[in-house]
Amino acid sequence: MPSSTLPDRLVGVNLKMYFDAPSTTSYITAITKLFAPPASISTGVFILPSYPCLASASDLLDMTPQIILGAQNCHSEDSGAHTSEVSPLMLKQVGCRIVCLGHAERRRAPFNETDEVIATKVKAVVRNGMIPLVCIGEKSQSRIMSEGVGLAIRECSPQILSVLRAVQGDVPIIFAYEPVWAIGAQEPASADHVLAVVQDLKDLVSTLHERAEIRILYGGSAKPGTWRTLKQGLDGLFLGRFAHDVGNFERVVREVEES
Ligand SMILES: O=C[C@H](O)COP(=O)(O)O
Repeated sequence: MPSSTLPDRLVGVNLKMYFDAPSTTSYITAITKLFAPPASISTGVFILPSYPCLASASDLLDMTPQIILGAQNCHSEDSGAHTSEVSPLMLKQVGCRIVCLGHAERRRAPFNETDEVIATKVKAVVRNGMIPLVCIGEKSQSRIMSEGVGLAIRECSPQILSVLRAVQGDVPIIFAYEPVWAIGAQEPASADHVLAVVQDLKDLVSTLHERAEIRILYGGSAKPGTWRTLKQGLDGLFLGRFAHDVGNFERVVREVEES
């Protein structure tokens, strides 16, 4: 995938901190076997392992460049006195092409990352030639039931606008719409809700970034079957637990590929 071009459809999996090093190796090895040449897919497939496994994951993915390696976060500076932080420059150097930013698990305590902090990281990722995958989403489900999608739009709009204002020109950006209340649940948010929110967010983006390469994915307890209900309004899925089983991940990728 050229760094300036996003596939129309994307399916990615965030391993979060669920996997140890040997299980990360086994998982990625199994994925490479599924999608290695001569198999060809047009869907962009990406995997976000933990930092310590990125270099070895990059080696494992060497022969399957259609699978995109990404990181789960980064610092906003390329180098300096930032003990324990991870440089976006180094992520690029070890083979990352995507960096996830502003995940709900980073926006909440104890990290409390703000839109401003996330915007500086977006700039750093773009500066280093990688693609930011920015997670957005409203916190509360109960209020949604009384207020419709208006609350979701009000919470997500500044999250999106701060990113769009941080970058100049037609750079690729991926947004993952993840209602916070749907992360780590048994079922994803309803298709009606997701499609309504994402349509409004697309309208918002198009007023500001007409030419930008922007994709909007859904995340939050997505699993096999979820795509069928969302495919008319979304550009793909951002998966967690239910794709930590290789067979489930393959099923989701095939569902997206065949739609
Ligand atoms: O990063 C992925 C999302 O937070 C979704 O995770 P989940 O599918 O385990 O809810």
